[in-house]
Amino acid sequence: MSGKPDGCPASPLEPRVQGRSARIATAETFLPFLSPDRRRVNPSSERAALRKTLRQRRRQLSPGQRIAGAEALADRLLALPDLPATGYVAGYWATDGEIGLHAFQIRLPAGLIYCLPLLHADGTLRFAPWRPGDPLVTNRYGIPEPDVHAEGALMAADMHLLVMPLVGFTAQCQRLGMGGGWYDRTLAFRRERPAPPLLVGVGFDEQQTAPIADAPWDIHPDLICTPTRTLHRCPSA
Ligand SMILES: Nc1nc2c(c(=O)[nH]1)N(C=O)[C@@H](CNc1ccc(C(=O)N[C@@H](CCC(=O)O)C(=O)O)cc1)CN2
Ligand SMILES: Nc1ncnc2c1ncn2[C@@H]1O[C@H](COP(=O)(O)OP(=O)(O)OP(=O)(O)O)[C@@H](O)[C@H]1O
Repeated sequence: MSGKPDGCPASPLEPRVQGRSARIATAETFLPFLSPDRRRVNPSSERAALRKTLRQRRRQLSPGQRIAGAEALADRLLALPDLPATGYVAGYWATDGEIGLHAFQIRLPAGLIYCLPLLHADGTLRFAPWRPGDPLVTNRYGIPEPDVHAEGALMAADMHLLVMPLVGFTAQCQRLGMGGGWYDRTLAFRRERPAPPLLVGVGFDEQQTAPIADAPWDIHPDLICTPTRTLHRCPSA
């Protein structure tokens, strides 16, 4: 892959093990060893505080920054050397000030089919093709999703490229999401397997934060794209 940092594999499509050396021990690290009752107590108060700050910062961006940001992000995503020529691309319906994917969706090459996530009762995401005008329903979080049954929908493993929303990201390609664990549960299989799907976290530059303690379940995107930068996950970082 062009522009890769030294020591990184040539492409995220090559087999590799996700790097973990930057992990810092916190209450989250010991979560699996706590009794089920203790586990219900949310030990991630630091993450919750960080999410609040970053979500507020994201909501404060101006309409001009949002329009320009979505266009620049589309340019960057469409120029990825690993952008597949055909297959399914998972996006999302932007909410709460997330960077928009509309410019990306309308400029997708003809061989790529844009999909939106659906919440499945088993706690993981499914995906369904969606084009402007197709029916939508709102899920439990008030986010629009295609009006199809999650049961018969596509799996994450069927996606060739999976664009992930984020609340925050770090230079090490760590991703902080909304806190529901939806993407981590859905993509747990990527711990054992290389791309596809190629995982690309996207956000505004303003969503970058200092390195965070990894939780054992965190799945790192292969890349992070912002309007101005493409960061590559280095497994040894
Ligand atoms: N646009 C978008 N779609 C997405 C996600 C996302 O982050 N962004 N998800 C990423 O995983 C999944 C939904 N995950 C979510 C997890 C938590 C909350 C949440 O806490 N929302 C409310 C409070 C809870 C509520 O209303 O019940 C909030 O905004 O504070 C929202 C979505 C699937 N679809
Ligand atoms: N692979 C998994 N198996 C079981 N539970 C998980 C898994 N991944 C995440 N979780 C649960 O999800 C919760 C939220 O995880 P986390 O704070 O990392 O969410 P997030 O990545 O910010 O959210 P999202 O992916 O929905 O945007 C965790 O407290 C954990 O209990």
